Amino acid sequence: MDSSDRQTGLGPRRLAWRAVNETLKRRVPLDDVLEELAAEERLSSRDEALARAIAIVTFRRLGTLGWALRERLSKGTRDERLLHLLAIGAAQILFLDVPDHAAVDTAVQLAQGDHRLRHADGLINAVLRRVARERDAILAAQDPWLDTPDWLAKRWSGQYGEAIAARIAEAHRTTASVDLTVKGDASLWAERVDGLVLPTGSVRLTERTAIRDLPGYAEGEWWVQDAAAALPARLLRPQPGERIADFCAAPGGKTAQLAFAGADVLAVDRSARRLKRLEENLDRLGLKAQTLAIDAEKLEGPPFDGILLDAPCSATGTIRRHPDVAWTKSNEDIEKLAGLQSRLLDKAAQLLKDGGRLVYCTCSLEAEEGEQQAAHFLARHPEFVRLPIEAAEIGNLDECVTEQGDLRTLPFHLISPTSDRGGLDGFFAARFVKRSAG
Ligand SMILES: C[S@@+](CC[C@H](N)C(=O)[O-])C[C@H]1O[C@@H](n2cnc3c(N)ncnc32)[C@H](O)[C@@H]1O
Repeated sequence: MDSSDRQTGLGPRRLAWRAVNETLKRRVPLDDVLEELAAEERLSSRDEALARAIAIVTFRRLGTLGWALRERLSKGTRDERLLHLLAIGAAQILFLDVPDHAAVDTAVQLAQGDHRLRHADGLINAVLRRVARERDAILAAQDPWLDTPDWLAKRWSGQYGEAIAARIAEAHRTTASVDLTVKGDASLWAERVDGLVLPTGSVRLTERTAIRDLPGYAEGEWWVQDAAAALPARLLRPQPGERIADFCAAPGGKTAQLAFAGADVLAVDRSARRLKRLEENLDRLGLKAQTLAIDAEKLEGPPFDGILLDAPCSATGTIRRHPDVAWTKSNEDIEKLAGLQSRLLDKAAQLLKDGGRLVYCTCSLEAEEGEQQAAHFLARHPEFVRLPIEAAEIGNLDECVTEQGDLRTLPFHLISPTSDRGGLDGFFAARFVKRSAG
């Protein structure tokens, strides 16, 4: 980035634009693309944070932005890069605390610096100025379903019914809170970090702050983990000295819980790069686990007392945190992932001692990756029975326990008209026990 970029605020907008283009073209996670492109753009951490905020809100409100722009583009356009440049501009005007002129001018300058879009600078200027003028009308007319792509709207309406699906869609329009899993007394830490203790025992931050500056970070007294993501490891009821395998472990939030409970943990992950992050995280926390970079399907060895299988999934339960998921995943991904999940479940069944416990979980809202997976597992493995989850184990959140005794959290849980405690990631978890032979 040169000094004129720094003055005009062009750098963060260029990074946001490139990140949106690349994420949609390659259908890969926005976080990965941002990490890759940020290394090229060499921005200050403040500018990088602005780029990230612009890209995230663009994905969170992509449907609304597309609708608002289509209405104001008299001739329409099929040029994806032009549409994305308009989208990041409109996202700043409609949803971020950015002066309108900064959003408009930077979009126009980015077009002028791009030989394929140079001709469109006048159009961009006119459309974005119109968006700014008509902001109130756009915000008043927006439809909550617009930001949910059709493939997900159909799935959730079919699976949960229209009313719940609408609440899921609505919850996805808000930013997720930051939750901490603490080693010590939750009330004490809530006071220290100015947060609140959730019924499940996690501490929720009430202000957006730099995580590393909070008390207890350097000392490894807590780690960031969504309150729903903190439940599966607890449901495994790890005991000191037990041999427990964490099958898909990185970056290690659940491994840390198992290790902190005193279990002898083997953390397995296919990705050596992600496993390295797990090791760094455990180091900060002063916790220990054995690590193994291998495809868990190929794992062999003596059986375990317990296995946690936090399987790779579509991650549709994390759309509040990663809104790009809604626009980059598809029905085909879910089908493919469901196959991998059932193979990993079969491997876990094989590597568990008689009497051993298995918790299967995914951060997905899709039945194929959750409820159906559990039912098919029990049908394939008559040597297993379900050990139903009790509401008392999860802070008496009755609405999060299914009739079958599985965990099903939804993004609007913990949000009510009287107490908005800010939602949960969408998680599914089922707990099984392997019957003793004979
Ligand atoms: C949902 S994330 C796990 C999150 C982690 N349990 C936590 O709490 O921090 C899924 C992980 O599964 C890993 N993975 C995917 N396929 C795998 C396989 N066949 N064997 C082992 N790990 C796998 C991915 O590399 C990824 O790190």
